[in-house]
Amino acid sequence: MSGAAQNIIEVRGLRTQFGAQVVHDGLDLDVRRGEVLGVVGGSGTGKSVLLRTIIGLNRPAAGSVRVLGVDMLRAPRAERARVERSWGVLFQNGALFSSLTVQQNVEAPLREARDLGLDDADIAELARLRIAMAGLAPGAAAKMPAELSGGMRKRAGLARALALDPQILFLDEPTAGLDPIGAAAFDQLIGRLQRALGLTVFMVTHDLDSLNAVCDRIAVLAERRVLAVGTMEEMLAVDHPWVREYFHGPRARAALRAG
Ligand SMILES: Nc1ncnc2c1ncn2[C@@H]1O[C@H](COP(=O)(O)OP(=O)(O)OP(=O)(O)O)[C@@H](O)[C@H]1O
Repeated sequence: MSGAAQNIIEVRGLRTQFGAQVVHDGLDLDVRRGEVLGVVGGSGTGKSVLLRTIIGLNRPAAGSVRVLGVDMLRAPRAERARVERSWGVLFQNGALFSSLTVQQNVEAPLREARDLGLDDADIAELARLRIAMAGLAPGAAAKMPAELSGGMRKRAGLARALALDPQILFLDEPTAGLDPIGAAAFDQLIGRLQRALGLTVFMVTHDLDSLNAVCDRIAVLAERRVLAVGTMEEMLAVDHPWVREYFHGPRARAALRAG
């Protein structure tokens, strides 16, 4: 396979700015098909903005974003829509519709995809399957988001992200706000789903345990670009103050011992 075919996402020369604030400048990143890529960096380095830019929620000032070989900033609307169908997104707070049950939340993308020609029974059945895949008990389907714990809300958001059987899963801080046991269980779930479904996962995280448990490679954002990318072992050898502090600090040592 050529490099381009292996890369399910290719970001080149990305420049993102808000007014005078330049968040990314000359940022390049490849995400390989079938990998779990963890994106780390100090607060405000533009990890969430990078995710939002790749999925088309933020328009960059310059550069290109290719997903599944399609130039997402320049391709015709219909082609972009086809690619958008191939990913699912779990936002940090789960981003569930608060007035809908979990079942209805998971059904929403299936209903929107009218061209799939699914009837109500198919939609309900598929949603039930996704809810189970996300590790929720069947009883959770009838609950409102406000009735769920933080961990259950994440799982409901994950079930919705999986609704259309995506190739790529985008996760923004999936374990933020979970207790360590809940976070470890969520990491394991992501790992199991990734293997079972052959997903490519792009995960913004601060969580060293997650990086250690599920990520194949890690990309470090610093100085407005991807400063380093590689395995955990490779990150340990990077000679940059932030990278050294992050991967060799006391929290990192504890996480690595546990891994
Ligand atoms: N819509 C927006 N308008 C203006 N500025 C924005 C917007 N979105 C993000 N920013 C700014 O861009 C910078 C990067 O934000 P981003 O949320 O990507 O950081 P992050 O690396 O994910 O940080 P954290 O780890 O704290 O979540 C921040 O300074 C933020 O204030």
